[in-house]
Amino acid sequence: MAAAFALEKQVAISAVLRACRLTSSVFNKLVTAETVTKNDKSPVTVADYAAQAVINTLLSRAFPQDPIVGEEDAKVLRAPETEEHRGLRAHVVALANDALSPPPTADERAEWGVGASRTADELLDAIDRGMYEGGSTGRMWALDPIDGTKGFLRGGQYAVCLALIVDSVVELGVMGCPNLPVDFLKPDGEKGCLFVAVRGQGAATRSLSSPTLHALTLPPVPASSYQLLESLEAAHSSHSFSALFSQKLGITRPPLRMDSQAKYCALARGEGAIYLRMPTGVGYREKIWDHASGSVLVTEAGGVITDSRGLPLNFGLGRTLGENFGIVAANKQVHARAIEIHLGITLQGIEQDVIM
Ligand SMILES: Nc1ncnc2c1ncn2[C@@H]1O[C@H](COP(=O)(O)OS(=O)(=O)O)[C@@H](OP(=O)(O)O)[C@H]1O
Ligand SMILES: [Mg+2]
Ligand SMILES: [Mg+2]
Ligand SMILES: [Mg+2]
Repeated sequence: MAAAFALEKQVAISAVLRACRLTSSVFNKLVTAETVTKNDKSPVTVADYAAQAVINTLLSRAFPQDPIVGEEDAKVLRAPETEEHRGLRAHVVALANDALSPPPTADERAEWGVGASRTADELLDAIDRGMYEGGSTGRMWALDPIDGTKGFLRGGQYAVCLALIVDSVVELGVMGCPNLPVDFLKPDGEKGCLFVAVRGQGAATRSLSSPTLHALTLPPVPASSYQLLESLEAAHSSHSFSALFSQKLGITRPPLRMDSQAKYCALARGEGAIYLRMPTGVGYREKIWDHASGSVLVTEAGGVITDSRGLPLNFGLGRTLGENFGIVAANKQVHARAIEIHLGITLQGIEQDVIM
């Protein structure tokens, strides 16, 4: 009997690999007109739109009943073209078709929509399949076509992140990190990694260039080597809170800062020992697509993930994690200590002073 979610895993890997090829090919050729600033001032590029079109095309054809919670929508692409973004829609369509058209590999099937081009309307509709509002029951996919768009734009870390959530539980996570070194001890060596986790079946990784997956288990990290993984963007995670937290945990090494869910991948491989994300103020709600695939990866690699108060992440409340406040991911022992320290800082009442 096939393992649970075997087909979903195969489709998700194919979709993420095709999207990773697309994003890598775009990076070197990107020009200003191909980056849009969203209402919340965050950037989105032709590569984000095209990657969402590609992944949603595969999902919609392989699993037509499944709704998708995707970060992007096609509103800007459907609007009349402005001088500022001339050719944006055509470029998204061309990129998506470049990624979809190569014939199916031995692991793919033509029924998933690979090996053929789509019309512009079909691709915009595919992007808009991501507008599902989420919820606590049934199956849904969570997609971040490029997590860490700022990282992508600066040539740093970013991740193509796809997860399957069933009845609020993340069952499958697939992440592609085109700029992550295959061997973290050789930062200048080959780059490009894939991470796959299925709940109850473990976590695994491979380079983007090789088909063989290797099991991944969070290695024990000696206390003297603890290092904090945190966002590069100070606006996304409080660096001053992390500094205080590190001091209380006796961490002397400087934090390892990187964009995107590549932080979860790094953690699962034993880089750093704790991923800490403390909100920089009140009001921002974490999005499910920013944590779904990373959370199942860390759990399946033997780690623990909760919000900063030790509460489980709730993927069943809609497009956001609702009242969850911050993120702490680490191995069991370090995680318990990290929550204690967080509580200690909160009880002392200095939290508000340092997170701003
Ligand atoms: N204010 C605030 N607080 C917390 N998080 C925020 C905030 N604003 C945005 N975001 C989300 O951060 C996502 C990227 O997270 P990172 O930790 O990788 O930050 S950074 O981009 O590396 O700098 C980023 O994901 P992408 O938009 O996919 O890049 C956003 O969803
Ligand atoms: Mg974004
Ligand atoms: Mg994101
Ligand atoms: Mg994104």
